[in-house]
Amino acid sequence: MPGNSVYRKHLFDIPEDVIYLDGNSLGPLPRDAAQRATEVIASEWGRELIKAWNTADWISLPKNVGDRIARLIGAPEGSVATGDTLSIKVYQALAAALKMRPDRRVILSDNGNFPTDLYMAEGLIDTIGKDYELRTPSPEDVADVITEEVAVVMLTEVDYRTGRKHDMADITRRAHAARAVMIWDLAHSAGAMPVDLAGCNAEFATGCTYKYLNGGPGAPAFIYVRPDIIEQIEPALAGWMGHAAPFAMELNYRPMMSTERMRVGTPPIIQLSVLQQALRIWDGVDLQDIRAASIALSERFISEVEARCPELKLASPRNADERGSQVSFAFENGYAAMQAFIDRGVIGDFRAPDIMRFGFTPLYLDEGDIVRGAEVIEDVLKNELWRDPKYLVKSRVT
Ligand SMILES: Cc1ncc(COP(=O)(O)O)c(C=O)c1O
Ligand SMILES: Nc1c(O)cccc1C(=O)C[C@H](N)C(=O)O
Repeated sequence: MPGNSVYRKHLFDIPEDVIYLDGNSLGPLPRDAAQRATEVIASEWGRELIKAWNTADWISLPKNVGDRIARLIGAPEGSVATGDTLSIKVYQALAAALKMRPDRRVILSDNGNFPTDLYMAEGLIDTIGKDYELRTPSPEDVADVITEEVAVVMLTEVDYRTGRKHDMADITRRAHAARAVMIWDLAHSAGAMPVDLAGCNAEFATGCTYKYLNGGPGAPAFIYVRPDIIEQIEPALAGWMGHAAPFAMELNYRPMMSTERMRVGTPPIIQLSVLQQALRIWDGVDLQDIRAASIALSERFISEVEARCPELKLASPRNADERGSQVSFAFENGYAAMQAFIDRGVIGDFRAPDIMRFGFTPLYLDEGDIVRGAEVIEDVLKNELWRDPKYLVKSRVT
């Protein structure tokens, strides 16, 4: 029997023989999503044609979806805009944040951040002026090097490789004490655990919806702007959908007087509709319960795997309070081993050089899955099944 109150696997369409421990990278298909996509395509687009912007209220969809996400990240209604990809939203947040501190030239991140966030910073620096500098100390040191030179602190709360979690409240407080602007990337937090964005007082947050929020591959990203500063934000990529009056077709840009000014172009209606459906799964779910269940599952996983597989080294913090909702083990032959697990229905993933990652998503995982998953991992390692040459062939996407 599933031992947690948030378990609702019947709402997902997951192959029977699969134990899915990769919802931290791509969430599974919500059972109603395909039907919703068909409705939008066949009835709304197919029958209503362009009228659907009004008759099916497509125009409000980005905001309606943003409001659903807001509830899951501790943000007020109207403070979250959706659309584009997370890379774009990081770029916009960073560009807006730098404009808020014109006297400063340092962007502070850390060397555990997901590469695209750092690439976006490099690209922005390239565009706005080479006298800006991106600093990337280690995650353990970053809180102590927020000096008065720093314009923006840009961090991802949960490390994509190790699951190590930053203390959002503490780092935001330190950033503000140095008069720096704070941006949090919540890619590995939204839907994984409670987030108190309003409480931590950060100016910006961004995130994606294809991981724990189950919006599907390429699902639209989100951006949060603290409501009291929105009117001073000058969006980079000031597209017509963020204009105060998009259909007035004015020659000059005037931003919408809300977070919607962070929108750029035409929203992806089919993908947003799928995401809206996926977010309905969260109705009545308390993120505190998700967290409690996620910790129980990941603690069980660590103890099962460590007892069965002494050759694996825990690469995540041992203390559950210092982790997000994933657990990683380091293993020299981790790529091949992960392919062997996947071949046997236990799906996690691999990050170079030697990290095997496993995500814990109590909406559709229970302790039975964890034990069965650990049995497969033990079998592969004890019998060195990963040595099969077919597991050495690297795929383009890992
Ligand atoms: C922290 C973080 N930022 C950004 C991204 C990716 O951004 P995009 O959705 O633009 O591919 C990911 C994962 O893909 C991520 O983990
Ligand atoms: N966005 C991805 C993709 O398009 C293909 C494969 C993986 C991804 C991911 O989301 C990777 C993920 N952010 C990570 O933590 O590694």
